Amino acid sequence: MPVSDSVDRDSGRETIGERGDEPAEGLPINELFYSLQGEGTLAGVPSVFVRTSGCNLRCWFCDSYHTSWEPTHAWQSLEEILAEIEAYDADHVVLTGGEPLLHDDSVALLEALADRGYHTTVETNGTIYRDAPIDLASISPKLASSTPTPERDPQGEGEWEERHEADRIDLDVLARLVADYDCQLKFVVTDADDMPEILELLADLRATAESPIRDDDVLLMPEGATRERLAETRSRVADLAMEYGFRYTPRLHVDLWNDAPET
Ligand SMILES: C[S@@+](CC[C@H](N)C(=O)[O-])C[C@H]1O[C@@H](n2cnc3c(N)ncnc32)[C@H](O)[C@@H]1O
Ligand SMILES: Nc1nc2[nH]cc(C(=O)O)c2c(=O)[nH]1
Ligand code: SF4
Ligand SMILES: [Mg+2]
Repeated sequence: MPVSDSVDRDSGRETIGERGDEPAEGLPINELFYSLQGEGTLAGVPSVFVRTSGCNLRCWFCDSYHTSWEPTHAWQSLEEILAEIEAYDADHVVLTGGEPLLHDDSVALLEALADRGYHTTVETNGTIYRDAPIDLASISPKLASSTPTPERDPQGEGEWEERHEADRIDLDVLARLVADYDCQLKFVVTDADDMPEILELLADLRATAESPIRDDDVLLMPEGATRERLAETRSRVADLAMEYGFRYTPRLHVDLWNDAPET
């Protein structure tokens, strides 16, 4: 099992929406744990995960409900976060969320990690640009199939549908991220209906971005927060990866630990 630190993040929990109600320093931390990178080109690499709380989108399928739909966290200073990271014997750190690039101090954390020689991956929805020392920008642009329509809203009756739909793709931000960082584009796929939108987005991005995007940098990841759901989606998505010549990425952590927290 992955191991976690001993900070009690349940005491003094509060909820936040997003940008605007943050203390001057530190980050809202939902969880911090040691595990194997479960997704993408670095799958299998032992890594410390720092999960910030708060997101500007609301994917209906979000596997981190308590950072988006119902954000919870403990505020921690950068010193506290760094001390917890350094307590693990790892040289890879994954900054994720929620949407980690919402927070100003994600940049300061990444700078401190770079100073200490860590390899950093940032998991981001690709709607916010930040200038930071990021070794791998793991960008997961959100497709129309992620939108919380009234039928798919896990919480209400589609109150977030319009905003999610309006904000989920920002081509200029994506182009800047792709130009400035080593990146992977990791699409959550349910079935073949997702493919035309991926191809269209890639064509637009290749026309806009200043650096090339290889098919090798494009990953199809099966939608599923549980083993049960992945059993329904993964072989379909594997077939699509072969058909279109993109990479397939597993969700190793779901295979290993299902939907347990801190994994
Ligand atoms: C929780 S998100 C946090 C980072 C950022 N907000 C984003 O969406 O990229 C981390 C990764 O999990 C993926 N993800 C979330 N829910 C998922 C699900 N039900 N099935 C497959 N992937 C999922 C996201 O697309 C993203 O690649
Ligand atoms: N093991 C593991 N690997 C992951 N890769 C990306 C994750 C994320 O939530 O961003 C994640 C996660 O939550 N767990
Ligand atoms: S963008 Fe990421 S954190 Fe936000 S709701 Fe979607 S999957 Fe969850
Ligand atoms: Mg996850």
